[in-house]
This record gives sequence, structure tokens and C-alpha cells, in this order.
Amino acid sequence: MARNIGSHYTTHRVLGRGSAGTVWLGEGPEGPVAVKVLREDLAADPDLAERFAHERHALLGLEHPNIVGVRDLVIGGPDARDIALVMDLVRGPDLRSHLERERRLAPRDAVAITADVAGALAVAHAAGIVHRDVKPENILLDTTGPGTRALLTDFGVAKLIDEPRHGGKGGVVGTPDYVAPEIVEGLPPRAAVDIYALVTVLYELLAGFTPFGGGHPGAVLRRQVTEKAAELPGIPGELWELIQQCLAKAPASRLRAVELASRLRELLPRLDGLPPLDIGDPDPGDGPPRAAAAAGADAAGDAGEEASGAPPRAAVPLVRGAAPDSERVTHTRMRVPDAAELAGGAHGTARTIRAPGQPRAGSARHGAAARRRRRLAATAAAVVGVGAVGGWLLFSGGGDSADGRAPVPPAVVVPGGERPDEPVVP
Ligand SMILES: Nc1ncnc2c1ncn2[C@@H]1O[C@H](COP(=O)(O)OP(=O)(O)OP(=O)(O)O)[C@@H](O)[C@H]1O
Repeated sequence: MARNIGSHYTTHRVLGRGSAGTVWLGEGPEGPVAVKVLREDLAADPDLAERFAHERHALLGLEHPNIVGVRDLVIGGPDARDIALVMDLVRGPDLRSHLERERRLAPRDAVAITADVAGALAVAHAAGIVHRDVKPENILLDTTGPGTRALLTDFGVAKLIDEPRHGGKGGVVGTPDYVAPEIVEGLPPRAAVDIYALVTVLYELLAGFTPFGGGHPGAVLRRQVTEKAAELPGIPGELWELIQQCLAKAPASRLRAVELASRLRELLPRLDGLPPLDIGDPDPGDGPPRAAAAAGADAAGDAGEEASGAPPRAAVPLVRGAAPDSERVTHTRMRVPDAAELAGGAHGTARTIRAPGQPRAGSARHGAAARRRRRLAATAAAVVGVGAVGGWLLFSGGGDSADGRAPVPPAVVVPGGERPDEPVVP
């Protein structure tokens, strides 16, 4: 049933749901639009409406062919409780769905998508905006033109919503597989966190799994800080060098977005015709074919879940009561671990890669059958390691910082004085 949003827009049917609300196909004065209507319980928070209004300029100001433009912000509605973002309608799937269908992308396609998003980040960073939640779910693919165009969406929205719920106190906010190590260590998020997340996405597009994912979110965060990404068999040397540089633990060692975009574009012609990397397929019956990593990491993670009584890998909603479309871990909020906590436990649990011809080890992220097998295979050492991580996790709904550290606030425009490509979040 059609519904009015403000006086200019009508929504018709649901395009999808995220943790913060529902995205509708809508109609505005200039044609079709996508309308993200925030969940009622979020919109009921008067502070939130104020913060959205305050960030209106930043939300509406970004214009780039690889950014999903926010056209309008509607606060009000019939019962004065709607908050809706009116966006450009993107005709095509999000990158997560595309990857789930394809398993792995050919290097050229993966690099072209990443270059598009790096171009979007270059513009945002130059405007002093850090995205802070770059992941396949937030990259939409416009498939209507001659080639696929990737567009980055959701600038700063998750952080605007998440911050106040916790009274301004915070910790790690983000999606564990893509969270840069400096965030886990409690440093303020600068532009380099987006580079880290984006190149994690690139790795995932090539491999079918993220470099440090698998198992309990706490184990994933620990690997972000302590582990080195495993080289992908058959990856062109120049591409691997670039990935390594952008996954550097030290943010200053990573490329800036504008450099990353141009280096990736330079690589494109040399990747023409290369097939997806031959890294192996999941065992039959593993559920959606996504990845083929060796069992080590997941066995460790799942064993830790079981032994520590921690929740299994599943959606960790941004806010209580969220009902996203998928069961992927999305937003997680947790206390920043202290140095001693980071130093101990789960080393050596990062995925090892199965080279072509080696026996299959199981799917990285999906499939109850595979999870059960990995649990049986888990080692006692992994139980101890990952179990230690669970202690410092605090999930949504109760995430105030236990150690009283400074909050991790939302992305905002920097008033000036910083390097243009390295905005800070004050
Ligand atoms: N501008 C848009 N045009 C077309 N479809 C969109 C647009 N924005 C979002 N969608 C679709 O709506 C769905 C939900 O998007 P939303 O941004 O709410 O959630 P998400 O990013 O998948 O998850 P989360 O918010 O939990 O991180 C996605 O499947 C996406 O493909």
C-alpha cells in the first residue's frame, strides 16, 4: 500500500531491510527514488531527529558518480515520528548478494569495483567525511549501463544512530570482518580505516572470504590486530603488494583513497581475461557457497563459542530488535579491549588458504553442517585462546564502555585544519 513520506514522496514496495530500517521503492517530484525509513523505535528518539537534522548538510552534500546521493531528509510524517532518507534509486543488487551468487569475482571485476569505491572515498575524505562502515552490504551495483558501476552508500548513518543509544559512551562500533586494527585499539577513526575496510572487501571479492573473518566476533577483532593476511594462491604480484600495503596494521602505511583508486585503475588492463582465483569450493551441503578456507580459523572460532558459551556467529544488530534481511554479522558494538587483553590468546587463528588440489576444508562462514564438523575438530588451544576474547565483548543493547574510555562518535565534517585526505572524527 502506498504511503506518504513528507509532502513530496510516496513509497510503494520494500526493496530490502537493514538493521536500522526499511528501504522502499518510492516516487518523488523528480521520479523514482529509494527511501530509507528508520525503524519506529529509533525515529521516536527526539535526539536522533536532531542529530540527523544537524548532519543534514554532510548527508546531502556528497555528489559523485560512485556515491549513492542522498536527495532529501524527511523528519516528521503524519504522526511526527518518521525519519527518512531519500536516496538515488540504484537499479541492481548490493555487492553482498552479487558475491554470494558468484562466490568469487574475476580479478578485473573485483579491482574495477574497488577502484570505483576508492574514488567515492577520495571525494568523501577530501570533504572531511569518514564512512566507517565500508562493506559489501553498503556497496550497490548499478547494472543498467554498459558496464557495472559500484556506488557506496550509508555515509555516517549507522554511527549517527548508534552513538546516543549508549549515552555517548562507546567502544568498537562496526562490522568485525572490516574493522581496522586501530579502531580495536581505541584510536580515533581516520580516513585510513575506510581504506582498510575497502581492501578487506577486495580480498573477499577475490577469495570468497575475508582475511580475518570466521568464528566469534571477538576472535575476528583480535586477528585484525595480531594476524597477517594469508596470500591468495595465484594472485598477481602487483595486486597482492597493493592489498598488503592497504591491510597494514599501521594506518599511516596504507595508501590514501585517491592513490588507491589510481593504482587500481592502472592495474586493470593487466588483469583482463584472468579467471577467478582457484582457491577451492566448499564441501557439498555447506549451505550457500561462499568460501573455501582451511578449517583452522573457523574451528578455532566455533570451538571458542562453544567453550565460552558465547553466541554463535549470527546477526549482531545495530540496535535491539533489528530484523535485517540476512544473518550476517553486521554492526557490533563492544568495549575497547585493553593492551593486556589484546596481547593474550588467539594468535595463529587466521585462515590458511587451501591451494588448488588440496583437500577441501569447509565453508568459511555458512552452513550448520560445516560448523558442527569444525566444532568437533577444534583444538583445546583454540578453546583457550578464543574464550579469552569473549570476556571483553559487549554486544548491542548494553554496550557502555566498561573502562570509561573516550567514545567513538559518528563521522562528521571536520571544521578544517586537517590534511584534506585525512579527516578526523573529533
Ligand atoms: N539507494 C538504494 N537503491 C536501491 N536499493 C537500495 C538502496 N539502498 C539500499 N537498498 C537495498 O535495501 C536493502 C537494505 O539496505 P540497508 O542500507 O537498509 O541495509 P544494509 O546496508 O544491507 O544493512 P545494515 O544497515 O544492517 O548494514 C539492501 O538490500 C539494499 O540492496
